[in-house]
Amino acid sequence: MEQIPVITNAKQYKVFLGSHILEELLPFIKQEIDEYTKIFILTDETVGPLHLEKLMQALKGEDIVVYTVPSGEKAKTFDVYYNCLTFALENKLDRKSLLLAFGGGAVGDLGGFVAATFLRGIRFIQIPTTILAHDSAVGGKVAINHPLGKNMIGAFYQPEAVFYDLSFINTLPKREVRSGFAEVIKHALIHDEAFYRQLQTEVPSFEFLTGNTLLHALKKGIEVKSKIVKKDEKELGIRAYLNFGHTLGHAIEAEAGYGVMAHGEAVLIGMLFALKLSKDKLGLSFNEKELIEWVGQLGYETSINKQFSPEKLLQRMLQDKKTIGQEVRFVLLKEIGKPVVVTINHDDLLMHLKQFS
Ligand SMILES: NC(=O)c1ccc[n+]([C@@H]2O[C@H](COP(=O)([O-])OP(=O)(O)OC[C@H]3O[C@@H](n4cnc5c(N)ncnc54)[C@H](O)[C@@H]3O)[C@@H](O)[C@H]2O)c1
Ligand SMILES: O=C(O)C(=O)C[C@@H](O)[C@H](O)[C@H](O)COP(=O)(O)O
Ligand SMILES: [Zn+2]
Repeated sequence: MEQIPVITNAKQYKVFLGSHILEELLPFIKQEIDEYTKIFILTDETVGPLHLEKLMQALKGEDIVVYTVPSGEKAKTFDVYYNCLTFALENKLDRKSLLLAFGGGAVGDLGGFVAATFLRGIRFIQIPTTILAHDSAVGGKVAINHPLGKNMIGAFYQPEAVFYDLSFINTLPKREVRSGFAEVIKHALIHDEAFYRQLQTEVPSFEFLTGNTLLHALKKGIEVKSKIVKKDEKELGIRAYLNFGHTLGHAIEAEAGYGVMAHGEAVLIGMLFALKLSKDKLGLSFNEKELIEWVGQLGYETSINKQFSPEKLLQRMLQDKKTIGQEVRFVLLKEIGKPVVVTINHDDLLMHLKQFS
């Protein structure tokens, strides 16, 4: 079992990562969670039927209530958030209750936001079940979507721990593997070329993303994230680097309708666009053809679908959380592993968006 520390001003906790992690959950809760009462498991309509029994077995003897939300982005709505709170109130959860967010990033983001706001905050543990959640379960960004923008309503609220049992990944559909791997590529590109090269060599197709290759890729991704979050928990500065690819990625997700494109698929297109901007604006020297060929083989889309109008994407980007005033700010790379935040003017951006479609 790997243990990766996450150190923030608000809390210090560990990511327990490996293949028999669930066995460690109840001993951890009993030892580390002071005077807890009920356990509130939040899961979704896909993960519940597949894996809830295993989690319940691991928590045998505990006082548990379970609430199941729709799968995917449909969970990150005001209505579902409200229903979670109603369920928590009706079940007489109290300040000592412990929430377990059991699922992918959508359940983690929603569950974390419920935990952050119910009774002004109860403790929670992330139990991620997707590859993407190596990112979402760590670092304390929790949120729901607004029709006008992704993750617009949320908080920074750290979990007590992350229990990342990789046996859950076995049931993940290929599309979700692809989506999650995009965030691993992101962590590599913003951190170091060696990590990026290693991924490229070790994962020519997703059949290779298993066992130790998967474990080490996720571990390294979590370490990259943890290092940045330690320095800047609330995104006052360098945490924005974790947003590489997201300025356009979130705009595409919102424009397509949440859940139509998987988060990582949209972010991957956003990263390719940011790399193109990095070459034009900062003289980044990088063979992007090689990257496009690799990710194309992995089944990613590599340009903006013509259904999305550049003007509408620009409007969406004006809602991005990095936008200040009317200035759209992108995370670009001076070199692989050397991110910077750069303002791009609207006309320039429109021209590049048109070229990239
Ligand atoms: N908080 C953060 O720092 C952060 C970071 C990255 C992404 N995110 C958010 O995370 C979300 C995407 O994460 P995700 O892709 O994990 O989300 P998800 O929860 O939508 O999961 C994707 C799909 O896979 C299913 N699924 C989950 N685990 C499964 C398993 N083991 N077997 C079979 N199916 C399974 C889900 O039911 C869902 O249909 C987005 O909303 C994104 O904005 C947040
Ligand atoms: O943890 C972060 O910081 C990130 O930016 C990680 C992203 O992968 C993630 O999608 C995050 O939710 C985006 O944050 P947002 O503030 O742009 O909504
Ligand atoms: Zn992301």
